[in-house]
Amino acid sequence: MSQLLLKPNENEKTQGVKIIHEVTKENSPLKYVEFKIVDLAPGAKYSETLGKKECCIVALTGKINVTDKEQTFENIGTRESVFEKKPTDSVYVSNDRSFEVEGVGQARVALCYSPSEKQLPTKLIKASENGIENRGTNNNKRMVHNILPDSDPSANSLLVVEVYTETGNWSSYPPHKHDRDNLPEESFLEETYYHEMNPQQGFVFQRVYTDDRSLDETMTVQNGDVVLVPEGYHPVGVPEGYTSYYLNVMAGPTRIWKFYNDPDHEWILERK
Ligand SMILES: O=C(O)C[C@@H](O)[C@H](O)C(=O)CO
Repeated sequence: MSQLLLKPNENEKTQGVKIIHEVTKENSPLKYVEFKIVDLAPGAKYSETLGKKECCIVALTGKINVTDKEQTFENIGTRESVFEKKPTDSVYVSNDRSFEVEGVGQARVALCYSPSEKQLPTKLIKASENGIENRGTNNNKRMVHNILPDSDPSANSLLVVEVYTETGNWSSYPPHKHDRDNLPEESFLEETYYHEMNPQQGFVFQRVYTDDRSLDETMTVQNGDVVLVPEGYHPVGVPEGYTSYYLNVMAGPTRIWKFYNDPDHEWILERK
């Protein structure tokens, strides 16, 4: 199996706290992005001390309480399934702080990390503050919830978005990449994809490839999988009958999302 495709686990860390994914600098090819998916039973608590990292806590499903020991946000989260297609609440916590997340009911949270030195205020990113964007035409239609876009200065490095791709459509398409630290033409950003499908037995295809094809992997991605994009183009294709959801985390040396389209496929954007 590809080293870029990670399957969900059910590691019970403490009672009621399951670590479904844990992507770190140590166990992955990524240097800027770390990522966890944590399931919390009602009343179960997960806590962490961040050190020189910032973290965006996304209430993927269910309701949670989040505290950084100074501020507490109670009963946040807006949906039982990501496929309700409404934005959710998130909390940004800066470096050198700690946080605790508690499940109000059963909940799934995404913890999105990147290196950070300059401390910023903890911030509740309300669902109602997510910018919603409809992108693309023809079979390239997708809807984006901007949780932490580069236009929002609340974070030092982190970029976080949710993307819905309808049945039979493509996203992250035409294929684009952001793996050269060469602004203003292109930024260097690593990326993770946390995928879900509706209905759950569905699958999508994701290809990750570089211009010289030293990296060229096409993966069959299933519900709950994570795909790592250390470099390269990274399009997603969704088969007929299924809807795709993914959560993207991006980070790199400069907090700007400036991508470069694969010149072979850029013509797709010119169609009416
Ligand atoms: O617009 C899309 O299809 C989503 C992608 O841009 C996705 O967020 C990504 O690939 C970011 O680089």
